[in-house]
Amino acid sequence: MGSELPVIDVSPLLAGGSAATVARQIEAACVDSGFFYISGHGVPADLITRMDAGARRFFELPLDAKMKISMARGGRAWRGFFPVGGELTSGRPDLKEGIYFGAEREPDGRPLSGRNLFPDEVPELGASVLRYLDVMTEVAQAVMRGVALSLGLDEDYFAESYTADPTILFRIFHYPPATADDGWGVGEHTDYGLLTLLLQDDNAGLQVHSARGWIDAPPIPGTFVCNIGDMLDKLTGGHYRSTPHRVRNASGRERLSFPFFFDPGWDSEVPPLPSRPRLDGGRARWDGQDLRAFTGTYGDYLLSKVAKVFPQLRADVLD
Ligand SMILES: O=C(O)CCC(=O)C(=O)O
Ligand SMILES: [Fe+2]
Repeated sequence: MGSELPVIDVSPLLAGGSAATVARQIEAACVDSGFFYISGHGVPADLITRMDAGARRFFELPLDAKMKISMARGGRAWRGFFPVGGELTSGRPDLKEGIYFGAEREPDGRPLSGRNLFPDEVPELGASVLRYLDVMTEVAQAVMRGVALSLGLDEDYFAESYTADPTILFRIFHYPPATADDGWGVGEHTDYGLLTLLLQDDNAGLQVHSARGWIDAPPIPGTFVCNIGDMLDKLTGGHYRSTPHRVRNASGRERLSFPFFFDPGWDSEVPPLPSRPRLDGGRARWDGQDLRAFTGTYGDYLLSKVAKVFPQLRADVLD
C-alpha cells in the first residue's frame, strides 16, 4: 500500500548541512495535511528491534502481571499500563492497550512529572525505552529546527523557548485485530502539542483526514510518521494544520505503535507568533474547539485533555 504523504529526508537538520530544501518541504507538508514521513533520522535500527521485542513480550503477559504497573500506580505522573477499553478518545473507549512513559526525572510536584513504571518481567524494556527517549528527543529538536526555518524563524527559535525544557510523553500501544464493527483502535483526534513522531510496526491502521478525505498512512520501513499538534496550529494561526487522525487495525494481526510526543514546556504559554496573522478565518475545527481562544499554559491545555481521556485519573492528576 502506498501513501500520498511525502517522505522528507531530515538528515541535513541533524548533520548541520544546508537545510533550505528540507525547510521548504516541511512547510509544504504542514500547510497541506500536517503529516509527513521522515527518513535520514539516524535512529539505530537495533534499538527499535530491542524495544519492539520487549514490548511484545510485555503485552503477551497475563493481564494480572501487566496490571502490576497499572496507571493507578503512576498517579500524578501519568505513567503505566492501561488495559483494552481503558482509554477514551472523543468520549468512546479505544480498542487498544498500552503503556504510558515520560521523561525520567524525580517528581517536581507538577502533574505528569516523575519516574517511569517498568515491568520486572521484561527488564530489558526499561533500558531500551529510556535510550529511545534520548535519541528521539534529538530527532525532534532537529525536526523543530526545520519547522523554525520553514516559518522564517531562527533555527533555534523553539529550542530557546518552548522546547528548552520540553514536555515529553511516549506511549507504546498494542491494537488487537479489529473489524469495522468493533469500533476504533483510536478514535478521531488531533495531537495536543508541537510534534509527534510515530513508529509503526509493519501493520497498517493509521488514517489521516486530509483535505482530500481520509487517507492511509501505512508504515514505510526506516521512517517515522511525523505530524504536528494543536500548539503548532495555534502558534501559526492555522497556517500549519493539526489534522485529525484515527486508527483501525484491520490487518488481521497484532499491531504495535510507538508514538513519541514532543511538546512545549509545562509552564509555557503559546501565543500566536508575532509574524503570523490568523489565517484560518475562524474556520471551525473538527471538534468545534477554537484553539486560538485558549489562553493559559501548555500544562493547563494538557490537563484539560487528560481529564477527558482518562476520567478516572482526573482526581489523581488534577488535585
Ligand atoms: O497508533 C497510531 O498509529 C497512532 C496513535 C495516535 O494517533 C496517538 O497516540 O496520538
Ligand atoms: Fe494521535
